[in-house]
Amino acid sequence: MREQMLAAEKVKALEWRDNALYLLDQRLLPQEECWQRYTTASAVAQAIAEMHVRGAPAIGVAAAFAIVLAAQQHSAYQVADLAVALQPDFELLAASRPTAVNLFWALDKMRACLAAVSQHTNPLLALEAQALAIYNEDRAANLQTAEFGLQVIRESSAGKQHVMTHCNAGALATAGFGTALGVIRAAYIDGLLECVHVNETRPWLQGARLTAWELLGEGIPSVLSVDSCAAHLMHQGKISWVIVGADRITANGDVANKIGTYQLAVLARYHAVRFMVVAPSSTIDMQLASGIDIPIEERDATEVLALSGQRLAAQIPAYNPVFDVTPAELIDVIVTERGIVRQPNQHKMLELMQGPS
Ligand SMILES: CSC[C@H]1O[C@H](OP(=O)(O)O)[C@H](O)[C@@H]1O
Repeated sequence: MREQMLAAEKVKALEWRDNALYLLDQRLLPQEECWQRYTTASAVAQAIAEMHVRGAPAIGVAAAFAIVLAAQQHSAYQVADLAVALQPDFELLAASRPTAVNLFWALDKMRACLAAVSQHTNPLLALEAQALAIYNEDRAANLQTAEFGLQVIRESSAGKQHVMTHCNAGALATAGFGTALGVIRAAYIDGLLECVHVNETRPWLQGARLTAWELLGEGIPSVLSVDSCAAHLMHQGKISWVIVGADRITANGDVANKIGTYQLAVLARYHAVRFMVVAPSSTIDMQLASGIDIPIEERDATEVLALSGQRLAAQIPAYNPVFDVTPAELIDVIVTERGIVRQPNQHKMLELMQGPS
């Protein structure tokens, strides 16, 4: 299975090459595959804010490499001076988007790496090694969560599954082949997948533009629906699993994810459809007791009022929160690379995070 999953790693969101970061501009997909070369932290921060690169783990990985880019610009500095010189870059990256905790987790890892560098070590090499470790650990986590998620499907379902997914939690959102889409790819390889029901995911259309592009590129049977079709599909008995990613999971198992996820969880519970959240442990924020404290990003109203530049509505104010919070009690299982948490709660999340990594 692992060899087949590695073979499935076709799509990439980002690449570190020749001391530069390359990002696939996800605003232009699926019409155009346009890679951009980045050499400064400020340009990467802007790319994150404008969603050229998006998806919680991918945002963290991009920010880690952005710190390497910043360090390259101050290579003559002594270690102590470098930490001071890079502070504005850390702050710029931390301000790029507020909800995905992976961004702050990655910046903390880079800060800790810099603090641990001795006077006799090249800080640039240490920071690059740390960023590459973050990248490779996320790839490895994708594979492990895919195997754990497949194990859960095998244990609790018979026959081929109809899986609904929301937004894009695939290769375009991670360093590997995805969290939710990683489990879906594993189920497809294992012959346990009948069809993926892809929610378009207004207003940014991550489902219609990104998830559809990833799945169709690999011949994985999929069908696109408008977001408001979800209840109808579940009512018709056409969905056996809802499998989504996450941007921040709090200490009690509450989950922040793309707007629309919460209502899918309510519908799933009402229709006895199983609900799985898939995320690396870098998405778990044990500092926040519950989802009520998660900062929810609100983006510009124009994302709601226009589509590909064409105005959709009259001059009306628009409300555009791009995440919501699903309470732990509506989640059947959280799958991470550290393990599987069924019926998540504070005790089980603590057990997961205190266990072996
Ligand atoms: C694998 S986490 C992906 C996660 O991030 C997405 O948000 P955005 O596209 O705004 O970065 C969405 O919440 C996905 O579930």
